[in-house]
Amino acid sequence: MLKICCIGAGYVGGPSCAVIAFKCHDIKVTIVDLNQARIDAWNSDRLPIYEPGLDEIVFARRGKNLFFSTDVDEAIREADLIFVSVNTPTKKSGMGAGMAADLAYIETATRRIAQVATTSKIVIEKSTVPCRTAQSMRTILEANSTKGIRFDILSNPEFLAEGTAIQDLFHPDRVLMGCLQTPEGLAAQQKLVDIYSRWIPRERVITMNLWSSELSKLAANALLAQRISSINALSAICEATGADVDEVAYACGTDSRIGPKFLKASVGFGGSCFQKDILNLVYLSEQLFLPEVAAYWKSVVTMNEYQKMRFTHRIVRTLFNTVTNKRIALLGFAFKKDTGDTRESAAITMCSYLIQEHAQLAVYDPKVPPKQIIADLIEPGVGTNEVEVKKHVSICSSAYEACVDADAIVICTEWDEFKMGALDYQRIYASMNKPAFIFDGRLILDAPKLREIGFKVETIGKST
Ligand SMILES: NC(=O)C1=CN([C@@H]2O[C@H](COP(=O)(O)OP(=O)(O)OC[C@H]3O[C@@H](n4cnc5c(N)ncnc54)[C@H](O)[C@@H]3O)[C@@H](O)[C@H]2O)C=CC1
Ligand SMILES: O=C(O)[C@H]1O[C@H](OP(=O)(O)OP(=O)(O)OC[C@H]2O[C@@H](n3ccc(=O)[nH]c3=O)[C@H](O)[C@@H]2O)[C@H](O)[C@@H](O)[C@@H]1O
Repeated sequence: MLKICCIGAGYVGGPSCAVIAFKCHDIKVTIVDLNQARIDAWNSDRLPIYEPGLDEIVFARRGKNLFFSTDVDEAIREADLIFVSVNTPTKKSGMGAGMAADLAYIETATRRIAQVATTSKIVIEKSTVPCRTAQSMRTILEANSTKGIRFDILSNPEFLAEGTAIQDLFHPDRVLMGCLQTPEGLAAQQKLVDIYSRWIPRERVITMNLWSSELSKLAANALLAQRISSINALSAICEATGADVDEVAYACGTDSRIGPKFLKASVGFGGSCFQKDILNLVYLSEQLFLPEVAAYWKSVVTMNEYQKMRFTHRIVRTLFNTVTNKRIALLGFAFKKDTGDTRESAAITMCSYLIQEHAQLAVYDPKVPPKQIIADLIEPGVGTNEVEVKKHVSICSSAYEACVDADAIVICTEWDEFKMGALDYQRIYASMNKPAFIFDGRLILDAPKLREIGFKVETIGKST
């Protein structure tokens, strides 16, 4: 029986390897992590991450050919293929702080493989890493493989998006793989191609050299984020001119060379990867003495920060230039709908700005646990401390509760349950202070209908 080990039971390692187990009953998949609580949750009825369709897949295969464990060494020892899916966050200190990827977790996992392996392994770089990381992994593995065993390294970046992870893993646009173009490298790659080809059409499994594969992952995220920053930059022009950003996106998106996706203006992109991966690319460009290239990509992140600030300023300005002690219902805290993930969520920055303006925030999100919201707001660097958060933030258990006595509602996440048919906005209006304002940061509401009810509506990318 072929055995796969996945190091890192996070948003990528968990779903991606659970899907391999689901699609290939004859492969034993063991997902390991150092974090005991996370592994306990994977082994419980309440999985550590919320992702539509994930429960069914895990519950169908867990204990059969899918296992979750903290016994990293044993899983490495018995595996033929090892996915490295550990986190690669932005470095917080030292060289490249605030930009470069922190590769400490990759290195620790790689060294562990080198130390405990007693048979040859195919090591697959699944985490998003700077270009040429596979070379460092190979150097570490080879320097430690004194036991006459060989390690082949593949790059196999992941393109799933949270909220649609299972759909993306079942029907990916493509699966990307890179290897050293040697007979051994190509043979190792073929083994991985054979696994994915069980459910993905062969023409969608793309192979190339290692460095192209590594860079393609950073490039894809940078290009996607760049589209969002572009439409958000246009949203500012729309608000000032009377143009409508939805109409502009539609007009541009119908050009088949541009395409309609990823042109939704918003309060700014969030998520653990876009900003991190662009900054990673900026750092790489700087290291390669390409300052113009670095500045170009950096502007995508600068525009995103500007968008969050710009929308918050619009809120304060519209509420007669003061939000002191005004109750503001913040609907949605996750970085996008259908996930409980809050990493780099635009809501965090907006809450921080509003707390500094002394607003009283009533926050509701259907999937983010209250203690996560508080933890995010007191995280160093966010700009607000525990005392301020306790004084200014209350967490609510429904949108209706958040809106009672509120002066304004701010839509931060595009959850379906905030849409017009799903919430009774007449009831909400009746429970609010007047004038009652709604700030739609996600373009999900019907402004004319809300105005009929009596709301004062401000929408991103539209003038009032
Ligand atoms: N979250 C996403 O949607 C996507 C993430 N990625 C990339 O995938 C990688 C992983 O991301 P996430 O799954 O979101 O991170 P995560 O933080 O959710 O999970 C990483 C896990 O690795 C574990 N870990 C770290 N070092 C370890 C070690 N030495 N041994 C065992 N376990 C260890 C951590 O405890 C953690 O549970 C990152 O490089 C990210 O950029 C790529 C595509 C999508
Ligand atoms: O490397 C990663 O981590 C992943 O990053 C993104 O996936 P993800 O961050 O999970 O979610 P997206 O759907 O890309 O949304 C990212 C952010 O952009 C925002 N967004 C997205 C699309 C859009 O048109 N407008 C917009 O503001 C979303 O609300 C969200 O805050 C990419 O889409 C994945 O392909 C990639 O694998």
